[in-house]
Amino acid sequence: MPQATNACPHTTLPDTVAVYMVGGAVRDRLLGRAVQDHDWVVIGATPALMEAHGFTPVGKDFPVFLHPQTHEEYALARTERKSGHGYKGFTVYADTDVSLEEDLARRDLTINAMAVRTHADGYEEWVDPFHGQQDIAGKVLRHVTLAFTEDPLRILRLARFAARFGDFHVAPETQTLMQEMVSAGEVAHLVAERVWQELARGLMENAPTRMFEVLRDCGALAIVLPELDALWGVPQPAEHHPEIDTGLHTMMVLEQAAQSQAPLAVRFAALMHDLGKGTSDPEQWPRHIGHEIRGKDLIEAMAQRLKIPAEIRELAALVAQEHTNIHRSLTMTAAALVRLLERCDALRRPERFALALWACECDARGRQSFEQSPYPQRSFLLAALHAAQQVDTASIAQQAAQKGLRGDQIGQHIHMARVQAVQAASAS
Ligand SMILES: Nc1ccn([C@@H]2O[C@H](COP(=O)(O)OP(=O)(O)OP(=O)(O)O)[C@@H](O)[C@H]2O)c(=O)n1
Ligand SMILES: [Mg+2]
Repeated sequence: MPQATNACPHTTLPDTVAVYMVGGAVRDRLLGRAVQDHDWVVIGATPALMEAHGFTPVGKDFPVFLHPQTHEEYALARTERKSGHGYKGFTVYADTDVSLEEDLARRDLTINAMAVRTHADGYEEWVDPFHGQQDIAGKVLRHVTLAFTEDPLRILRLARFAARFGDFHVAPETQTLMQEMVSAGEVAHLVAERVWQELARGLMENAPTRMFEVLRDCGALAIVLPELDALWGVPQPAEHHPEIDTGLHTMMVLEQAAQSQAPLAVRFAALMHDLGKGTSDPEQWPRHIGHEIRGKDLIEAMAQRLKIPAEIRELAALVAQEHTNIHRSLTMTAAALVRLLERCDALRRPERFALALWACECDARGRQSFEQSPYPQRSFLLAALHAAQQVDTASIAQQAAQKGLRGDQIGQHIHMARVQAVQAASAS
C-alpha cells in the first residue's frame, strides 16, 4: 500500500494515548485523491485530558475536539447504539476502554473504516479489520457491520459515494441490507435538510446518475423522491425520444449537465425538468400535454418538503414550465419571443435565464443519438435578450408619462419597443 499519512501534529498528548487518522482521509489517499480534511480518532483519552492539552470540545452529541493549532477534528473512540427513529436517536458511549476496532465497527463503509497511526520513529501502523484496502482495490461499496442500519442516512451517503466513485459497485449483501432498511420504513424518517444536503453533494459529483441508480435499486428513491421515481416506465414519443423511457431520458439529461460541469442549480433543473410526465394520463401516452405546468407544481411541492433553497427551486420550476417553449423559440414571432423573455423575467435576471438555457441544452442533448447535436436556441435567445435589453425603458416611460398614460399603458409601450428591437435584430 502507498504511503498514507503525513507527520502527526499531536505529539503533545501523553504516551498512553494513541491517535489514528481515520475515515475519508485514509480512503482518499489510497485512491490518490486530494485529501480535504483529516479526521482523527483518539484511543485511551478522556475529555478532561484532551482539554488539559489545549483541545477545544465542539461535539454536542459526541466527544469531539479541535486541535489547538491545526483545528482538525479529534474524536474519542466511541460506540453508538440506536435508541429511536431518525438522526438524533443515538446513545453514545465513549470511554478509555473503547477500542479502535470497536470505533471502526460502527462506521458506514469498509473503505471508510480504516485507520493509520504514524509512530514516533516513522513506522506506519495500519488497522484495517474490515478489509477496506481490498474493497478499494475491488471497487466495492460494502457496509462494515449491521451498525450500518442504525443510521438510514447512510443509504444516501452510499449513493453519494457511488456518484463520486463512478466505477464502484454495491456489494450484494449491502444491497440486500439497504432493501431491508427501506422495507422497514427507515428512510421515511430522515430529516429534510440532511436528505437535501446529501442529494446536493451527490449531484455535484462526476457521476451523479449513479446516485439515482443506487437509490432506485434499493427502493429508497420511491420514498425520498417519489415524483422522480415515477418517471421510469413512462414512455415518450420515439420520434423525439429514441430512448423512449422518461426516467432514462432524465438520467441522460443529468449526465449532459455533469459533463458540461454545470452548477448545482442547472443539474437540479435538468433532473426535474420533466417531472410532470410522471402524472400524465396513461391513456394519453406517449403524449404529455400540460406536463410543463404540472411539473412546476410538483417541483414547488417537493422543494417545500425537502427545504430546497429558493434559487435552486426557482430555476427548476422555470425550466420545467418553459423548456418546451425555449426549444421551440427558433420559429417564434418577435412578439412571442419577448413574451417568453418576460415570462422568464430574463430582462431583470439575465444570469438565471442563461442557466435556464444551459439546462434546456442538456435536455435537448440528453436524448439517444442527439448527444452531439447543436443547440442554436441558446445563442438565438441570448441575442434576442440582448436586443430587448437595448430598449431605453426610462425614456419611453418618461415620454409616455408626459402624454398622461397610465402605468399599464406605459408597460405596453415598453413591451412594443422590445418587440420592435427583437424584430429588427432578427432581420439583420
Ligand atoms: N453517517 C456517517 C457519517 C460518517 N461516518 C464515518 O465518519 C467518517 C467521516 O465522515 P465524513 O467526513 O462525513 O465523510 P468522509 O468519509 O470523510 O467523506 P467526505 O470526503 O465526503 O468528507 C467517515 O469516513 C465514516 O467513517 C459514518 O460512519 N457514518
Ligand atoms: Mg470527511
